Amino acid sequence: MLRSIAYHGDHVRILDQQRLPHDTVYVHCTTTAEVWECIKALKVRGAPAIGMAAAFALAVWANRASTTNLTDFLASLRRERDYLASSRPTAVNLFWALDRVVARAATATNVTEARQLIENEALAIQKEDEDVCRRIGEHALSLMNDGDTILTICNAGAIATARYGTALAPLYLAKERGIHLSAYACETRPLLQGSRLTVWELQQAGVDVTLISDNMAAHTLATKPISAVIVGCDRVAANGDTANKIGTLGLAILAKEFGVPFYVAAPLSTIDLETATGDAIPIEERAPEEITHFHGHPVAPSGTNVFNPAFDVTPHRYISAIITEKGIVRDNYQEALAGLKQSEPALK
Ligand SMILES: CSC[C@H]1O[C@H](OP(=O)(O)O)[C@H](O)[C@@H]1O
Repeated sequence: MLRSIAYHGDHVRILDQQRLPHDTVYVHCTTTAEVWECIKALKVRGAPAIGMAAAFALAVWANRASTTNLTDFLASLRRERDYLASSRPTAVNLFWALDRVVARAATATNVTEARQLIENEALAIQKEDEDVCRRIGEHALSLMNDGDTILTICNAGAIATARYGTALAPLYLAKERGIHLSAYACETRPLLQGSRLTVWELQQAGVDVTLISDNMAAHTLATKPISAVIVGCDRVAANGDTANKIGTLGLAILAKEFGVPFYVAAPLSTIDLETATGDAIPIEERAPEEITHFHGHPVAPSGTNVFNPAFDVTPHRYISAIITEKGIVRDNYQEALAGLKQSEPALK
């Protein structure tokens, strides 16, 4: 299982997910600007992974910062935090990780201690995420039977997290245990995280995976024995409404129509109680060229009007269960999610 992010004190090494599946290339980032660019350009992507990358960016910045005045150091740290937070708006893990690191640094009594606390916190976020993903995988696997086939979209696999992934975690665990699960992966237009990343990851793990284009989902649900749809998420509102990769809402509506359970695999770090409902989740809109061009070649008339939202919001009524590291929530999301969040942190 490849690791998408590694911290090396004076730099962060990021697996360039835009070059996958054919090239395994790493970017060495020594500045927050380089990490910002990697997040913006989706070289590192997936809600937990961008949070980790940003946390490590602060650690690298701290190690390189020359001031010995704690007040100046913390003021600069907050500026770097705000800058990194401007890279992408939807996945709440980015802000969660940055704020966790800044809050930790604010407890220091001098700059040397602050540097150490920042590094420790960033490493803790990565370590906890691996544990969280494994637990999500265990819970998700309890909803599946030997021989099941799931449908997924985008990539919520190992490279979107510290390890195992969220929606793909049960497939990894099943493989380890000799349980046969197979998957259909939507290609995920426009940036093809499904075909480039999910199919590649599952093939590497020896999981039986079949690629479909996004517009084949209804026909696939109508004609293939799909046991469940399982997806990752970028932000879950307090009432359970869930933002995930564009196309997810369509899958949720289809799942309901075909009587197939629709599961969201969600670390508690992705659940945002400050956002009351899905309407309040900021939805990133990306460059028109992601749709008007394919591998640099125009596929639409020049000057075409484009709407390119990167995410959509699935209302909680379509969600059969939200699978967290602390258990499975099936209904009454508002109360249940608040209860689970209150009991954080439990993974020290
Ligand atoms: C494990 S979270 C994965 C999450 O990230 C994706 O978005 P993006 O590739 O734009 O970062 C997507 O919405 C996935 O569910």
